[in-house]
Amino acid sequence: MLSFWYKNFSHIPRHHGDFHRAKLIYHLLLFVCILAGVVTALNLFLFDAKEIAFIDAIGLTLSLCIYWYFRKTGNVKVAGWAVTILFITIIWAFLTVWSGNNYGIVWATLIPPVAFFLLGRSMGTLVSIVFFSYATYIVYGHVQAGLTYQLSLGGVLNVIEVLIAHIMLFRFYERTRADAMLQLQQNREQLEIIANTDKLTGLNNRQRFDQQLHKYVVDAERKQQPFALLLVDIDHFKRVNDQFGHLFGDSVLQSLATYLQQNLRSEDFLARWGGEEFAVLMPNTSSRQAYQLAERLRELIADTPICEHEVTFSGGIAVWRPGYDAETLLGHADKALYKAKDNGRNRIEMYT
Ligand SMILES: Nc1nc2c(ncn2[C@@H]2O[C@H](COP(=O)(O)OP(=O)(O)OP(=O)(O)O)[C@@H](O)[C@H]2O)c(=O)[nH]1
Repeated sequence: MLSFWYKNFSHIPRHHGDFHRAKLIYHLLLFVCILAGVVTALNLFLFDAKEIAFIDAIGLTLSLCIYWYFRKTGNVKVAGWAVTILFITIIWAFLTVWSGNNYGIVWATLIPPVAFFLLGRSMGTLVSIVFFSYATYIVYGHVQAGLTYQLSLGGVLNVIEVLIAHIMLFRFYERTRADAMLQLQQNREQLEIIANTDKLTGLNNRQRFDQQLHKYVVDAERKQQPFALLLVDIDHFKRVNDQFGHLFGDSVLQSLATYLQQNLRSEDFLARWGGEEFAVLMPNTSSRQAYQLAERLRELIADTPICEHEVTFSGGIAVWRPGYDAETLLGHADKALYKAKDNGRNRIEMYT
């Protein structure tokens, strides 16, 4: 039963600021539905109070409507407001309908935590202050009307003071929570960038490339739209290192990465595959187009001095066909690359 109630809850990731808001919305709606269901039944069958049972049934129906809306849309903002208003209405009913039973004011202390948590700092403050002023006004009305108090007037005033303290404290609490969430989010984004970026060239790294390749394969399978993979390997790079040192080799890798990035189409995905090898994913590209693009790149690099030296590369191309997985495609591109090396380097080969 409970797993059914919380079904479709997983649409918000756990680290997201709205995760626990959504959870509270589900919890509160479950609580209100059970409460409203029980009091409806009691008033109808035990106390024979049909009019009150009718009001309870309206509360139950509203809660279920909010629940279905939230389950369908996942809109935390609208559902948060709806639940807060519903919650306030119930406490307001406690305070007004049973005038004289003024212990209902104790429940009003729950308004600030719920409003701050569901609506944030500004709206939480506004809603709490409006409700608090209204509650004070009701109590004042009770005093004027000379109603008998079950809770002493001193007790009521104490609760109202606690409400004011709650509003101030929850403002700090919500601020702390929002700041911590923001910091966490920024740290996560930074970590994600570090985890997916090659330190030397600033390009996407192998891990990111693998993820992207799998995504391309899934998309291609779904849309039946081919894409091409080009593997680029610098020729005789060991000689560059041996002759000029590794630091110079690093500069060559950085410059080449920049050239490649600048001369690819915006939709192409470039990554450093490892060592002196780069990989390019070309979406929605036929073998002919991929070959032309790779040839243009090869000629450009061969004709442009990189760090004042002539640098050439060899390239292997494979094009996705239905049924290919990532490993198959990589294997094909690698074979084509070996062929380019075997056939004399500074050339592009297609896997056939
Ligand atoms: N400077 C530098 N060198 C690297 C880096 N990663 C790999 N290498 C070097 O790249 C060279 C690769 O050498 P090989 O695999 O023999 O290939 P190659 O000399 O390019 O020869 P072919 O690929 O057959 O044309 C090695 O000397 C590695 O040390 C790096 O991050 N920086």
